[in-house]
Amino acid sequence: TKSKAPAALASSRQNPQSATPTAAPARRSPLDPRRPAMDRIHVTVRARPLPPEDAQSSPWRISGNAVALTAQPSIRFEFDRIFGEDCHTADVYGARTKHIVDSAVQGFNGTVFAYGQTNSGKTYTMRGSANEPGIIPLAVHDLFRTIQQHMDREFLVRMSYMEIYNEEINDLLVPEHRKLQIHENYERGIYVAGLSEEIVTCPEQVLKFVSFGESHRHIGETNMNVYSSRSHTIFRMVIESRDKADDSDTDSCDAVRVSVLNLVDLAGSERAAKTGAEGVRLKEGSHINKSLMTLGTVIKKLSEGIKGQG
Ligand SMILES: Nc1ncnc2c1ncn2[C@@H]1O[C@H](COP(=O)(O)OP(=O)(O)OP(=O)(O)O)[C@@H](O)[C@H]1O
Repeated sequence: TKSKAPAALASSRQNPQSATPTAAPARRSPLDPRRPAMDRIHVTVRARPLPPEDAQSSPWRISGNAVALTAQPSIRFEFDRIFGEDCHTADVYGARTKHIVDSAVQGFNGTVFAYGQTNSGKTYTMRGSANEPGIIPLAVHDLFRTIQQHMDREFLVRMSYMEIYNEEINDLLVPEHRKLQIHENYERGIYVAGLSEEIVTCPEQVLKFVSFGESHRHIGETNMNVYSSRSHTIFRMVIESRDKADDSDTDSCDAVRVSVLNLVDLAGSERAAKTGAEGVRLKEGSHINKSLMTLGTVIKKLSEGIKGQG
């Protein structure tokens, strides 16, 4: 059964933390086919450690799962979960992403976005470092571990890695594939024409491709972040599985499953005055802000759409 594309809510609201909205499996439960999309979207905030002088001047305070203005506590924003600055990426992964990876192996689409202002820790959370692996390496290892537990099925896993830079899509695995076009057809739905896909069989192979792709991502220095991501990246794994017992005479509709796991590291929203952007950086910044606003609108519409149809 081919599953439907996922929906996610990315709030365009700015705050000092990096928000990681996650979309739960897109294939709707047959028991609850009209469950609203909003219920399947979770927004988790991860606070990053701030230098003492910034921490003191920050007007925001975390209280439980809400962020409030210290001077005006009635102005508060509630989230599904807030992780304090002492948390580890593994905690964030375990709480909100692990089940999405497990579901992807079972045939459900899932997406995780890292959304937040520049320098808030999105790339730190998604990619991580040698000391603290990010959501992407944790998910990749988990995915192959989970696959091994499904002895009754055989799997084919493919990956692709792309960036959206100044409204243009570039293939990070084949850097000469630039300015790719989005197409749509009946068989494939919406897809990026010419985007390369690699068949992968182990986490090490995937992470090698990811490192190669990262080295081609657009990064630039701004006043707020020495290594600021100037593009959105979409790391995508397509998981196809087939029931080993299926001899193709049986007419089981669940014999072949195809699902997609998207792990998205968005470029950070920014204020030109603060980032000191001019010239190329300013142009990038305005594309980034515009696209983040559009993303927010699209996800909001998608999440309301189900209600509208109900
Ligand atoms: N939880 C954390 N613990 C320690 N250091 C962190 C944490 N989060 C972020 N940092 C550090 O803060 C800096 C900015 O982080 P990062 O580059 O991930 O931000 P970003 O949100 O991806 O920014 P941009 O949108 O500009 O790309 C980096 O030096 C990173 O190592």
